[in-house]
Amino acid sequence: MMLAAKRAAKRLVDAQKQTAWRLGMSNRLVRRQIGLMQALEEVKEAIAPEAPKVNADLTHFKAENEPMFEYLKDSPERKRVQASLARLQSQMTEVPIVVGDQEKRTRDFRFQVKPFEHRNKLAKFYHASADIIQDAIAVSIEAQKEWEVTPLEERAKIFLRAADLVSNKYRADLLAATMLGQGKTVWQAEIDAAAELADFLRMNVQFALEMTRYQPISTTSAKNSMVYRGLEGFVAAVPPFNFTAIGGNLSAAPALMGNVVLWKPSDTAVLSNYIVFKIFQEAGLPPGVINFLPADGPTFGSAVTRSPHLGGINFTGSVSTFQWLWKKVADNLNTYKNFPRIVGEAGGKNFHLIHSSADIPHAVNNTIRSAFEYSGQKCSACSRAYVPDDIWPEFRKQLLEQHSKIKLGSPVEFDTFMSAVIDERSFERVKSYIEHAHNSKELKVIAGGKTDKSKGYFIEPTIVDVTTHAKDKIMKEEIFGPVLSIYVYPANDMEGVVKLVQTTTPFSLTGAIFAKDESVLEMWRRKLRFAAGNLYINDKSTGAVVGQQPFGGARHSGTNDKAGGPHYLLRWTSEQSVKRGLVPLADWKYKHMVA
Ligand SMILES: NC(=O)c1ccc[n+]([C@@H]2O[C@H](COP(=O)([O-])OP(=O)(O)OC[C@H]3O[C@@H](n4cnc5c(N)ncnc54)[C@H](O)[C@@H]3O)[C@@H](O)[C@H]2O)c1
Ligand SMILES: N[C@@H](CCC=O)C(=O)O
Repeated sequence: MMLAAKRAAKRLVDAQKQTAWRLGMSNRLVRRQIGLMQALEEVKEAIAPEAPKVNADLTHFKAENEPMFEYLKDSPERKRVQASLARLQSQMTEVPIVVGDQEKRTRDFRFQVKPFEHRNKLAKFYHASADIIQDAIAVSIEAQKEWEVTPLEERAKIFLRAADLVSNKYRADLLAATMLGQGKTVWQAEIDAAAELADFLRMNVQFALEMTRYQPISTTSAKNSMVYRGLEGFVAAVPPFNFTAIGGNLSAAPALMGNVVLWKPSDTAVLSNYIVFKIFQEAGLPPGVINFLPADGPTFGSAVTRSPHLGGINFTGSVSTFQWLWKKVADNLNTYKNFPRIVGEAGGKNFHLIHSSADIPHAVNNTIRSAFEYSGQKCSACSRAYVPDDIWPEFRKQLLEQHSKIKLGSPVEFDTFMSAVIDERSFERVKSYIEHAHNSKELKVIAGGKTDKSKGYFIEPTIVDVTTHAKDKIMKEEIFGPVLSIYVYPANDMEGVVKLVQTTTPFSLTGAIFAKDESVLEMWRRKLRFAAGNLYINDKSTGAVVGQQPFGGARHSGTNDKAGGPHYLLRWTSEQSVKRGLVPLADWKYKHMVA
C-alpha cells in the first residue's frame, strides 16, 4: 500500500508542476486539471484502508490471525481512531431495532453512556417488546427457508467480506465505539473489536469448510453422504457487555452454519454491537437472517424460551443468567419441536498459582495485566493468586511497585492502563467486596481500595491479602472488577495449595501456573486437570487468541464448547445422514435362509 501511495503522490506532484507550466493554455489546462483530480483520487484510494477482497475460490482457504496495530503517537492508525472518537463523541448515535429489513422504534427508549463520564450520552436505543420479538421469530423462520439451503461457500463469503470490513473500513469506528461505550483502552479495544472479531469471522469459515469436508464411506452398493443442515428453528444469541467480538461471534457462527438468529445485544455494548450488525448487512447478509433486538433481558429470555421454534441458545454472560435461561428451557421442554441446543460460556474465578522457582518479575507483570487490564472485567481475569511464603516478601515488593505505576483514567487518553467499570450496578457490586475486605479482620487491603462514582464508575486497582482466610468469599465468588486477592501459602505444602485451588470455587474457566521447575509444572498440570478449561503455563490467565487457544470452561463456567476452536460449529449444525442404494434387491430373503 505504501508503494501505491508513493506512486500516486508522485503523479500528483507531476500533474501540479505541469499545470503551473501550462497556465494560460486553456485547453491543455483543462486536461491537466482533470489529471490533477484523477491523481488526487488515486492518493485518496491509496491511503484509505484497503477495500475488502474476498477470494472467490475457498477450496484451500486458510485463515490467519489479524495483524494488530500499536497506536503509537502520531501513527496513522491512532489518527484514524482519534477521528472516529471525535465523531462519535460529537453526536448521539441512534440505534434502532432491526427485524428483517425493517427498522423499529418503541416508546421504551434508553441511553448508552460512557462509563468513565456517565453524564455523557453516546447512543439512544429502543427496547423491543415481546410482540416485536415474536414478529422477529416469524420473520427469521421465513428467512431460514432460503438461507439454510444457500451453499456454505456463499454464506462464508459474506462473513469473509464482513471480516475485511472489520479489518479496514470500520476498524477505527469499532475501536472508538468500544472505547467510549465499554470503557476499553485502545489496545484492549484493538484485541477485541478488531483482531478477535475478524479472527472469529475468518477462522469460523475455515473450520466450517474443514468440518463439512467429512463425508462417510461409500461402497459399491451404497453412496453415503452427510448433509450439514442448520438447526430447525431460530437461535437466540445473548452476549455480554465486555467483548464486542463475542456479540459478533454468538450471532455470526450459527448464521454461517445456515441458522437464523435473534441477537439481543447487551444494553451497555449496544453501539459497538450495532456497528457489527451494520457490517454484516453491508457484507451482504440477507434481511431476517440475523435480527438485531435490544431488549430487557427477562422479556427477551421469556419470549424466546416460550417459542416452539427455539432451535438453540448461544449465550455468554454470568452463571445466574445462564441458569435462568436453562431453567426456562426445562420448563418449556414439551412445547419445543426440537431439543434446543444450549451453549453457554459463563463466569470464572481464575487463579495464578506461583511456585518458589518462578521468575518473579515475569509472574508479577503477568499478574498485574491479568488482574487489572480492562479493570478485571474479563471472564478470564486473575482474581485469586497463590504465592509461596519464601518469595512473598520480594513478590509483594515488586507487585506494589508496579501497582503504583498504573494509571486509572479515561480510555481516550492513550497512557491510561485501565478505566471505569461498566455501570453503577457493577460499581456497587465491586465496591461491596472492597468494603467487605476493609471491614474484615482476616483480610487486609494492601493496595488501592478507593472508589469514586462522581464522574465515572472508577475503582482503584485493589489488592487484598487474605492472610489466613483462604476460603473467604473474596477468594470464591466472581467479582468482575479490579480486585485481586492473594493467599500466601507455606512453600512446603504443595499438596495443600493444589487442593485449595481445586476446591475453593465452583468455577473452572482459566488458570495459570508459574514455575521454572519442570517437575512442579508437570505435577500441577496433572493435578489441576479439571480446574481450568484454559490452562496457561508461565503466561497470564487472560488473552486467549482465536485459533490459538480455543476458549471456554467447564463446571459452573459453562458448557465448554470452545469458541474460536474447530469444534464449536458442530453445535450449530444438525447433520443428516443420507444413504443411496445402488443395487436392485432381487430377493428379500437372506442367504443363510436359502437351502
Ligand atoms: N466464559 C466466557 O467466555 C465469558 C466471556 C465474557 C463474559 N463472561 C461472563 O459474563 C459476565 C459479565 O457479563 P454481563 O454482566 O453482561 O453478564 P449478564 O449475565 O448480566 O448479561 C449477559 C447477557 O444476558 C442478558 N440477560 C440478562 N438477563 C437475562 C434473561 N433473564 N434472559 C435473557 N437474557 C438476559 C443481558 O442483557 C446480557 O445481554 C461475567 O460473569 C463474565 O465472566 C464469560
Ligand atoms: N478472550 C478473552 C476471554 C473473554 C472473556 O471475557 C481472554 O482470554 O482474555
